Amino acid sequence: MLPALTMGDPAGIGPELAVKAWRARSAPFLWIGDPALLAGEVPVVEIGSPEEAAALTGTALPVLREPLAVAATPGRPDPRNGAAVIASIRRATELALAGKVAGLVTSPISKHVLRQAGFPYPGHTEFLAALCDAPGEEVMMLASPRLRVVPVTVHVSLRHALDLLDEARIVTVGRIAARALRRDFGIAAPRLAVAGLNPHAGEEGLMGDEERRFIRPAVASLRAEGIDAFGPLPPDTLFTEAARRGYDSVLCMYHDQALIPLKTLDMAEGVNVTLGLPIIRTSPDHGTAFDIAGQDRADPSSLLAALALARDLGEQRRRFDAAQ
Ligand SMILES: NC(=O)c1ccc[n+]([C@@H]2O[C@H](COP(=O)([O-])OP(=O)(O)OC[C@H]3O[C@@H](n4cnc5c(N)ncnc54)[C@H](O)[C@@H]3O)[C@@H](O)[C@H]2O)c1
Ligand SMILES: N[C@H](C(=O)O)[C@H](O)COP(=O)(O)O
Repeated sequence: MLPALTMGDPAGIGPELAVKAWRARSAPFLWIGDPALLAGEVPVVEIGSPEEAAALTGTALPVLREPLAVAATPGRPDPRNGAAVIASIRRATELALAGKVAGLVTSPISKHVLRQAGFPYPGHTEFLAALCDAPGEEVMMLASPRLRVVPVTVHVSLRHALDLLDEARIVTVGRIAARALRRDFGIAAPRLAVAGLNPHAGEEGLMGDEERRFIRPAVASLRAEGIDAFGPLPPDTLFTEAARRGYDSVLCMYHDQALIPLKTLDMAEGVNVTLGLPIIRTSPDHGTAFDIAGQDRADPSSLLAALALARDLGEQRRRFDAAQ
């Protein structure tokens, strides 16, 4: 079974990367989108169902058609195409839930363009949770060769993130992350470093009391469940090479605390993974890159890593579940 790659924003670098990924032939996939976006770039065969895909992948890219409302112009996103972009994600998710594709790999979307099209979710992560009927169970991880990070709060303003943080949320995210590290990444006893929120992790309350009030208690609760969590640790030294040897993943308190170190270290090979869902979902770590769309400048490394990781996570999950 193949994974499904979604179209993403047709004015971004998604279509160019799909072409480059198919040419690389390192991890086969079927694509859900408007075939006009790929015309002349790769041999395409339109299929009616994923079952028809397996026989084709060596010779042509199998495509499930999801037509755009208007022709796409690279670098000029058009909210009128939002419905097709959303339909591509919905269809890939439904196929994954039905066991007809091995998982989904999403191409980048523009959150504000989709918002103009009436999309009520801040990103894929929250939309997928709704489609899987698992709201609140979705957890974002960014994984790369050198680091795995899990933000406890995600697509909210920094001010709002502070309001959302509490012991229960940290414990829930830590529990889901630890389980996914065991089940999907094959790490038998994952070590979970927990970042502090404040400078020097609060310096014993001198620079903030969130560590004392709820981060330390959350670490204790996770440990009581048998999870090897430790912290809160000062965030500024948590991502050094030496520190990274001491954990399998970091639980971070907000989006940029997690994503800045990962994208700085490993932008080209970073992969966004949604944990906590019944399906496998990965994505490249970059966005739509409208500034370079249509110029043949997009680097496919992160998408290739996302396709390979979707395959590996699926295989590991099947092995884990079979052994239970
Ligand atoms: N998975 C997703 O759907 C996803 C992920 C991240 C950002 N986004 C969205 O993408 C939009 C643009 O975000 P942004 O500008 O902050 O980040 P971006 O990743 O799109 O671009 C940042 C910079 O990196 C460059 N870049 C990105 N990917 C590249 C690649 N594969 N090869 C070469 N250069 C590349 C871009 O040209 C740009 O200069 C936003 O709407 C954001 O929300 C979506
Ligand atoms: N926070 C992600 C990143 O910056 O890489 C990105 O916005 C993607 O989010 P979704 O997977 O929820 O679309």
